Amino acid sequence: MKIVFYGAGNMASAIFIGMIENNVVKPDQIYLTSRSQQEKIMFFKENLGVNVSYDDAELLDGADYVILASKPQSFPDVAKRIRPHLEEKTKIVSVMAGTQIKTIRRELKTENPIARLMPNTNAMVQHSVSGISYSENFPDKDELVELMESFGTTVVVEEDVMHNITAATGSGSAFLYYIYEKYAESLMELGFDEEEALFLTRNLVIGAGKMVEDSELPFSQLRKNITSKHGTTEAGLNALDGEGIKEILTATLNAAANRSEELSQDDE
Ligand SMILES: NC(=O)C1=CN([C@@H]2O[C@H](COP(=O)(O)OP(=O)(O)OC[C@H]3O[C@@H](n4cnc5c(N)ncnc54)[C@H](O)[C@@H]3O)[C@@H](O)[C@H]2O)C=CC1
Ligand SMILES: O=C(O)[C@@H]1CCC=N1
Repeated sequence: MKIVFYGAGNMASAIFIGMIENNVVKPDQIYLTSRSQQEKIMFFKENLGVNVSYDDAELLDGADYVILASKPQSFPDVAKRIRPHLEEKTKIVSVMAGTQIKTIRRELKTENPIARLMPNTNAMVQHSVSGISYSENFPDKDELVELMESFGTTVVVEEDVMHNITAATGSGSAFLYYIYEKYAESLMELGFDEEEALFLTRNLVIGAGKMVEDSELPFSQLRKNITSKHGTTEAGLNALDGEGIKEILTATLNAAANRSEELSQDDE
């Protein structure tokens, strides 16, 4: 199998590191190219044993999969590189937010099978939750799912659901990290120094994550198990509700999903 990544940034590297660590592909089956970050990709070549090339004919010769992993705005340039050398057998998988299958088809001038994948950077630790949608002519869906499940779980969705998946899980970890950042800042306002605040927050998050992983209980029960009647937790939770935590999160997710929709209209 030959898998070629156009783009070797945060998302692509989380995917190929996840795949390699899980032994689903061998490093020499992975080919990387980029526009920037040459030093970074030479680091991957030296440390992981993946291939690196800037020669599109060589990259695309016999490729089973091409992964489109540049920013959506760079896709026209990426498409120019790929178009002249794309072989009929090559399946295209795009992780670009908002870029529609029909746009990829138009820019690459191809009838080849295309899938969209919306992963997240938890792929690096084999915990991405990735949405997948396929073009109608996509063969071997099971093979793609197997590859993509090497770095987490997948849900197959209609393409128009991708906007919501992008918000929920593509961007989702960033929303959680931001909440952790603000939690640590608030601990500093309580009087902890920065080191203490980061230490406490980090261990709290790790512990809560492990509880979610290991316990069969729903989030609500885990919360209730901590909340004494008229106690400290109840007081804190009432403040969270009073500040509109649910409305804040709904607005966050709507803003992200709307941006995905806007990105998809940019290329109409
Ligand atoms: N970072 C994330 O958590 C997620 C990102 N995505 C999607 O993944 C894509 C990449 O995002 P990041 O990895 O965060 O960006 P990044 O900026 O870290 O990486 C972009 C890569 O594209 C390469 N590139 C740009 N122009 C190119 C060209 N003409 N030929 C070859 N390579 C080219 C750059 O050199 C770089 O390696 C975006 O489309 C984004 O929507 C999707 C899900 C999550
Ligand atoms: O921020 C973005 O547009 C990309 C898509 C999902 C996560 N990062």
